Amino acid sequence: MSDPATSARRSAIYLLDQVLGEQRLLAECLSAGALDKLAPEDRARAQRLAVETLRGLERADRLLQKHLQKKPPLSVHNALRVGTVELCQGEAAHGVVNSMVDIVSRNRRYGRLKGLVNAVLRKIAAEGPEAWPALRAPRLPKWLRSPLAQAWGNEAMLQIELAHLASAPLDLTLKPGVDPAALGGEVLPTGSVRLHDAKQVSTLPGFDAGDWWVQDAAAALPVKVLDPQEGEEILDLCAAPGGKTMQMAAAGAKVTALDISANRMERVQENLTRTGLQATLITGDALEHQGTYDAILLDAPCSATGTIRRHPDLPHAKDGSQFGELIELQARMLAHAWGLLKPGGRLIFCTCSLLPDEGEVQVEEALEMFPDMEVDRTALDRAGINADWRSEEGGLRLRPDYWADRGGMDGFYVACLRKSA
Ligand SMILES: C[S@@+](CC[C@H](N)C(=O)[O-])C[C@H]1O[C@@H](n2cnc3c(N)ncnc32)[C@H](O)[C@@H]1O
Repeated sequence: MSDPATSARRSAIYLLDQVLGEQRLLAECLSAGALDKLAPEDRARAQRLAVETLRGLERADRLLQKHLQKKPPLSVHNALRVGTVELCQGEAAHGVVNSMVDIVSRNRRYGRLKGLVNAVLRKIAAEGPEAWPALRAPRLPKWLRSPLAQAWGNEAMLQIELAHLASAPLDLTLKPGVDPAALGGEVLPTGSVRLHDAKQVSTLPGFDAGDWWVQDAAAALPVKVLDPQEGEEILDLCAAPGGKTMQMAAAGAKVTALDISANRMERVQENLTRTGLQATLITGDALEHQGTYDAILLDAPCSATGTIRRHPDLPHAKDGSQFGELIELQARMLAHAWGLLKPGGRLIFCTCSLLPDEGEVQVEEALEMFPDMEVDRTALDRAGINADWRSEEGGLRLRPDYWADRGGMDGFYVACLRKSA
């Protein structure tokens, strides 16, 4: 039997093996039960170690490089990487080194490398913590860095990478009338409440009462731009896990929330139950749904490249090869949704992507295709929305390097499209 810290480290190494060796996302590994055998606090620790290591991977590799004559097998390399990140973040050397030596020595194939792990981590313990802060912010892989640098420029790219290195705070959306003071966080200019050192979400005040839900400040903006009104019939076409459904229901709109994933729809139901809000739920394909609505929110499936600061596994597990299909699906969804909108109605198109092909370009192309579509620029006149965030075609471009001094925000694109009356 290992001590809990060693078990958490072993699981973190397993998660890294999966992301870096099998190109699986952490969320997939977790929902497949990768950490189910651990106690809740060890599970949280393993997850945190894996996330922190992926965030600092390039830095860890730079430090390790000079002590390794050749690349060790992946799981030994990952043990060294986790150990390096822990040591450089101030964890006591003897605990980290002994634990990693123990883990590698029990490995049937690579147990003989325990001496190497011991020697290398001791060197890292001696020099790493001082060297770490001076290392450059890890760069995104080329397949993603090139299109983003082309879209936003080299300086912005460096700022985005700095934002990815910093961890994301916890943002909450409060139900109307809930006093933010009880949470003790910072009320952001757009109304979200930000907590910088939150521990377990379910222990925060107001969780059981359903006073709020977790939602990044940028992710809360599409519904603020939509500005749902009491009694309006609104379709949420890609709804799960339901953050935006809850915002619209809390404003008094009659929301139909649809998503293709039955599992994810269960999360929507749980969220509505906890918050005491109501919506009509449908599990189905957005492309087949029929009806007419006053307003539609299309939060389309996308590359999720705006969420890398929360999901640093993404650039390592993906290679961009699936993005073309997603871009095509977004265009088809937007065209289908347009047909469900009443004359005079408004449609919010949004994605948590940093790629213009999943935002600005989609809207430009839709404007060419639909003569009865125009961008409603006045919809962006909402509290806290900075004038610099507006894009040329009339949408809102949000990036992780915005609000840098406050802790950033997820990358997002939002546009309000209005149909002629
Ligand atoms: C970005 S997420 C939505 C997040 C959600 N709007 C929120 O705020 O919590 C995209 C969703 O699209 C769903 N999806 C993907 N393809 C779909 C389709 N053809 N029809 C309906 N939903 C789809 C996915 O299951 C996923 O839940």
